[in-house]
Amino acid sequence: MSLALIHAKPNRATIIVAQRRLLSLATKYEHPSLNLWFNNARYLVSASSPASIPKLEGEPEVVIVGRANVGKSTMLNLLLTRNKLVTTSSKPGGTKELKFFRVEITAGVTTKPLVLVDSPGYGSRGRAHWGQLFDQYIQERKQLKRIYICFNARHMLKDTDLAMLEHLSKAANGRWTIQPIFTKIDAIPENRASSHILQMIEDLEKVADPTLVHKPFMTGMVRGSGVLGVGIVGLKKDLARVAGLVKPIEEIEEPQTKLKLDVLL
Ligand SMILES: Nc1nc2c(ncn2[C@@H]2O[C@H](COP(=O)(O)OP(=O)(O)OP(=O)(O)O)[C@@H](O)[C@H]2O)c(=O)[nH]1
Ligand SMILES: [Mg+2]
Repeated sequence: MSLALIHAKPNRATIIVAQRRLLSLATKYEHPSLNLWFNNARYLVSASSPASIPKLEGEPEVVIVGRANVGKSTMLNLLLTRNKLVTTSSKPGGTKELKFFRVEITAGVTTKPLVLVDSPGYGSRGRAHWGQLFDQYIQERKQLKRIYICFNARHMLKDTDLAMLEHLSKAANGRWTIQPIFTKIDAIPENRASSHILQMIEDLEKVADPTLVHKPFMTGMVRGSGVLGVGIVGLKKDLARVAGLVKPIEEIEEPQTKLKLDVLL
């Protein structure tokens, strides 16, 4: 047997163990048998200034926010079931405008539309000048139902994350709820994954109003495959609820409005 093969074996085993761990972390959120389809995803329009924010009234809307490079645009492609509809970048600052997308969600025999909005990343490596655009957007957006705020699980919660969470909570005024997402859970060193995520949840609980901020979702790539897939089904279910598809998925537990530390227990 060649040296290369001897070395290949343990690497592959390590990858498989990591994948199993990751998938088991995600199973609490995933119902693979769910009858849920995301169809006809399309790009609508972008806004780079408050004046260019499109009205798009009449259809429910969600926005994805988070620090630069946290994985917002990558996640949107997964949610829209399209590979390259949303532009992603390995460098922070990839998304430069608010970008509006529309998808039709079918559960059973019912189909409902949902508008999903990608946003430029904030934080030290994000777009400094986008705050005014975003604030204008959330202030006036009657159809905005839920804000998905992404936190990079590799980096824990930063001050900028907590400041954004506080800002969104204060501005909500009953108009939207907030859904945290811990992204890149595959990038946490494996031997510290549980304690690391529990710490993030504790940090979140200290500042989050439990009537407004839901229990966090987690997403990540399946290690070694380069495929982002973990946690996406849970998020799709959540989007279906926001779109108003309650009946066909009523057997699935309602989103928890109370943060809990039982994610990994
Ligand atoms: N390891 C890992 N990498 C990821 C994951 N999701 C996205 N990435 C990578 O992270 C980088 C940034 O992804 P984007 O989706 O462009 O991030 P973004 O939040 O939209 O970034 P900005 O638009 O700059 O704010 C890309 O290289 C992605 O391939 C994940 O779950 N795990
Ligand atoms: Mg982006």
